[in-house]
Amino acid sequence: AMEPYCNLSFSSCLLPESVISATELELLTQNVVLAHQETCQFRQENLHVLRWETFSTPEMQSFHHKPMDQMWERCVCHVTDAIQYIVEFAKRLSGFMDLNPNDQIVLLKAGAMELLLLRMSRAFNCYNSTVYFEGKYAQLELFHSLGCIDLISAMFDFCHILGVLNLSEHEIAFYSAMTLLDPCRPWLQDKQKVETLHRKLQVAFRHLLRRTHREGIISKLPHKERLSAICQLHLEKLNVFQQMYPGIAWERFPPLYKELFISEPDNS
Ligand SMILES: O=C(C1CCS(=O)(=O)CC1)N1CC[C@](c2ccc(OCc3ccccc3)cc2)(S(=O)(=O)c2ccc(F)cc2)C1
Repeated sequence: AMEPYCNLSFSSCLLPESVISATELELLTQNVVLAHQETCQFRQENLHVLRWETFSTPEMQSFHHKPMDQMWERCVCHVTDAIQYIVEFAKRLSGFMDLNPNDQIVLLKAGAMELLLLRMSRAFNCYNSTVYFEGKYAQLELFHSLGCIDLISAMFDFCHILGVLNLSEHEIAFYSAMTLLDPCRPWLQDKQKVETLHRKLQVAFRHLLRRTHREGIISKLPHKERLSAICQLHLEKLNVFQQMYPGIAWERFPPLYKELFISEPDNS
């Protein structure tokens, strides 16, 4: 009988064996997808059903007239809530907890806000440019009283770019894991270890995209410089806020937010 044309079994396909085995690839994919599913804060379907529930004009006005420090305090609390889920996501990613504690902190400090922006795109309706905020979908205008509309519009633009790609939860999970486990982050002690994890994620992500015929999105994903520019802008605006309201940040902002975004005043 004819030899089978080719051995189509999974394990023989052209995986760079040096990086990851077929079984490890399957396990890694499950780990990434589950870690995201279990820590995504709001389920995509719940955000979806609400996406045409927008704030009325009077509601918008009430947000509009809130004092700047009050609006900042509310957003900072929402950021802190969301980042607690992101920390949980990191802890469930295989390999993250095996990194030395210093590197775990370095990756979270550099990546937490970036992952929040990726997650925020799940809560963005790119047909009417509104984003989920405190129960309904809000236009850009609603955030005017924060006094950093350039930062908020950069966030909206970013969410728009991701929104039109219509990323699946699996794709967001991998994009988040690869953003977090970035071997190029400054101050990493064991860069090699993060590099190996990142490379395995890359192979697994490419495999998922090939299987789902979504390779096209790779070239359309925003470059990491774009993400870090928005995070830089956030730090600048936080600085301006602290100048305008000295003491509020220290007294009213949650410890996790301060730890991640407010550098200790050098007591030199
Ligand atoms: O998206 C989420 C949640 C996590 C992911 S999810 O489960 O899919 C949906 C819910 N967010 C949670 C926190 C949110 C947030 C995101 C970024 C952010 O940037 C830093 C910053 C800090 C202080 C002032 C200005 C900017 C602040 C808050 S938010 O408050 O809802 C908010 C949203 C839009 C906006 F224009 C301003 C604030 C987005």
